[in-house]
Amino acid sequence: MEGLASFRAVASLSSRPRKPISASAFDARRANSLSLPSSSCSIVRAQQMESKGTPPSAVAVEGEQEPEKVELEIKEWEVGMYHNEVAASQGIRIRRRPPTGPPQHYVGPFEFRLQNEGNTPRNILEEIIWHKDTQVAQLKQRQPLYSLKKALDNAPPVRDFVGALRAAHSRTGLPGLIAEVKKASPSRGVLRENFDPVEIAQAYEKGGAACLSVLADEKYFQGSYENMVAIRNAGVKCPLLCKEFIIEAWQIYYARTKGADAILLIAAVLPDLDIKYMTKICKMLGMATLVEVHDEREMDRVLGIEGVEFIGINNRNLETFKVDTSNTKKLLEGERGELIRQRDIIVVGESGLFTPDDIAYVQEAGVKAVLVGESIVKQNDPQKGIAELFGKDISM
Ligand SMILES: O=P(O)(O)OC[C@@H](O)[C@@H](O)c1c[nH]c2ccccc12
Repeated sequence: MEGLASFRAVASLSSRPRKPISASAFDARRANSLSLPSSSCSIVRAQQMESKGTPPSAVAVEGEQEPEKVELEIKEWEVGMYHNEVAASQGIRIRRRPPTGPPQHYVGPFEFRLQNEGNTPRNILEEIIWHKDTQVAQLKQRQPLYSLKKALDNAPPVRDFVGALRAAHSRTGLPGLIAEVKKASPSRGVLRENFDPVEIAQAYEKGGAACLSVLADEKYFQGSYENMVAIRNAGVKCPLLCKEFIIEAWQIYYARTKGADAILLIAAVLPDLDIKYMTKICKMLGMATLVEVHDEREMDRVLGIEGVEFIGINNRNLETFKVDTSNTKKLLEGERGELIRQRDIIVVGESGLFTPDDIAYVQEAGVKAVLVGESIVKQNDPQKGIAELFGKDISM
């Protein structure tokens, strides 16, 4: 409960008005963000109550004894806390941004905020997620869900991402390649100075990539949605994964309007229920959902979520940046690997793959696809980079 205490301290120091929101506003907000009927919120609440005692405010919601008077004072910080508590009960360490945000450097006497555990991101992934929260809130204001849904009609048709990987795997006998159009990353800095996304995408396609992953995050990866649009408009046929930090369903619709065929969901960030419903939304839109895990606990969670058919094992810990390819092997051993084979789930080995030996190692571990950025994007000729990575030309 330390976090709660610190949020309170921050709230009282901030000059931002602390508007109480009603129960129905709370429901509408959750429902809008997940694109679900508001009844789904009761599942969230049930989970919350299970994981910790019933918060006083929730009793009134659940009981609904005084419908007219259920003007609940769920303050902004409580909404944030709920998410974080559900997440923490599932072993997720990444917290959602508190309403006061990270500490400000100099903002005058009335906005002075204390730096404390509650309002300072604990690692780079948490920082990215907090930034994304603010960014999505702004984008959503400009283009609310209803107008995005209209824009879907004009989106380019969806292409079969997983089908393309399976086809490449059976054609070459090697893992299907998802080649990443990535200019920079927080851990490696700028990977390629003269970065022409379309040129790189075309070289990847010529080199035999089955699919492409296009970084959309601007601040930390120097990517953009425009890159994805430009790549599609240039006639590249490979299906596209929108590489973005997705925390709300709104982003999935947005990615689709920009021509994405698949999206990434990070289990280290999203609770099970979010993964489940976002996967459903993707299915409804015809898109593939790559669910990324990086340890046993996340893998077990994800294997327990209905509808998950496509899993990525990240060899890079996004909180510490440590890369270890043996992670892929570890997570595919024993019963987990057995279950994955039985369900015919396609597993992608992600990050830190540089040589034909690396590819052979993760293939031996059981992956049917790989996601590679750095080692090929850094090459003068990314097409040749692919042949070097696999130890042979995989384009034929
Ligand atoms: O450049 P690498 O080490 O080949 O890694 C590619 C890809 O796996 C990595 O970019 C990645 C995997 N999961 C992510 C989630 C967000 C941002 C980036 C990533």
